[in-house]
Amino acid sequence: MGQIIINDCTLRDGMHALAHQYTLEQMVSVASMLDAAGVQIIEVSHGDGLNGNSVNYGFSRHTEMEYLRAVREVLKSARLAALLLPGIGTIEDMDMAIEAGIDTIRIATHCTEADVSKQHIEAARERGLDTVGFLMMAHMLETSELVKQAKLMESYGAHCVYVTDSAGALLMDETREKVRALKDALQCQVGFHNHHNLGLGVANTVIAAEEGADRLDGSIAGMGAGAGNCPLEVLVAVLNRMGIESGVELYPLLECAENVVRPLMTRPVQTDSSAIMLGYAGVYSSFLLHTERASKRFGVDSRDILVELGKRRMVGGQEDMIVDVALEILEKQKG
Ligand SMILES: C[C@H](O)CC(=O)C(=O)O
Ligand SMILES: [Mn+2]
Repeated sequence: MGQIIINDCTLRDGMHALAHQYTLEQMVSVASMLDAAGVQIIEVSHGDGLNGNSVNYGFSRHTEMEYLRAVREVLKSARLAALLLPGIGTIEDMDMAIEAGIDTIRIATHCTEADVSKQHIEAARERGLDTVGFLMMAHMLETSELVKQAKLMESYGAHCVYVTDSAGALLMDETREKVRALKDALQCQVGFHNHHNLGLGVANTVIAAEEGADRLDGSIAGMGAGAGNCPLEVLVAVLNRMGIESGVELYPLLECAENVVRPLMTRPVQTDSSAIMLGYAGVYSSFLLHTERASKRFGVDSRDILVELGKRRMVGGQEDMIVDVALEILEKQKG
């Protein structure tokens, strides 16, 4: 097993949990602690990636240029990353992020749509970035098909391709199978990102490590969409116990979780009933707050909305369907 690279998502996936409202001071204090702890990559973007600022996804408190620049200034050794979803973010947004000082770009597509990442991955490589492909909602695709999609990203020039369990729906054997298959089929690195909706955030990430995943994602105190991401401080504690070197110090992460991240949560990031339903029904974790808002607005049980979204196999970008589904359920209830 080579040196694992930890990619922290507190300041990007964590944006979902805060409806994209981090202050610059909060970002800077989390980033400095992560950097001092030895975290290798720190991701900063709107929760839905560069240029996510919109009615559909929610407006952030500051511009991405402001967030990225503020964090860049305090990093001493960590690489700065941004996430970009083709169709939301453009190559101009990538250039803005390069100007702000990113080293790594992660290009995310739905797991069946790797082909839309070609232009962005190629552009990132031309610009000299550490370039990552991120195959979202990986639970929706048979492993053999996921491998084909991953190979496409590799062929465009990705240095690493991720199995991304956006819904926190993967079971442990499924995680093992998918990560193993990508490791067997690809020459480039393989990464793993997940959500803790079924309480498997750490277990599945450890399985990914056992299967040789090169990059592992986590967030402090899980700070991410749904029940959050794999909680990074717990992951590091478990890896330490297993004798797997992460290069990251445990105590500063514990302090960051206790003193900085948990106190700023406006809604606890936890495996509560809505979050469990995300994993159970296989729904994109960032739909959580949108669904709870629709549930309140129309008086419809958020669990029913999530089950229906799962049945319809809704994917990222279809946030507008949450209101449609809530209204349909309401109509049915009225009889
Ligand atoms: C845009 C999404 O929040 C990306 C991600 O973290 C996931 O799919 O999970
Ligand atoms: Mn995520």
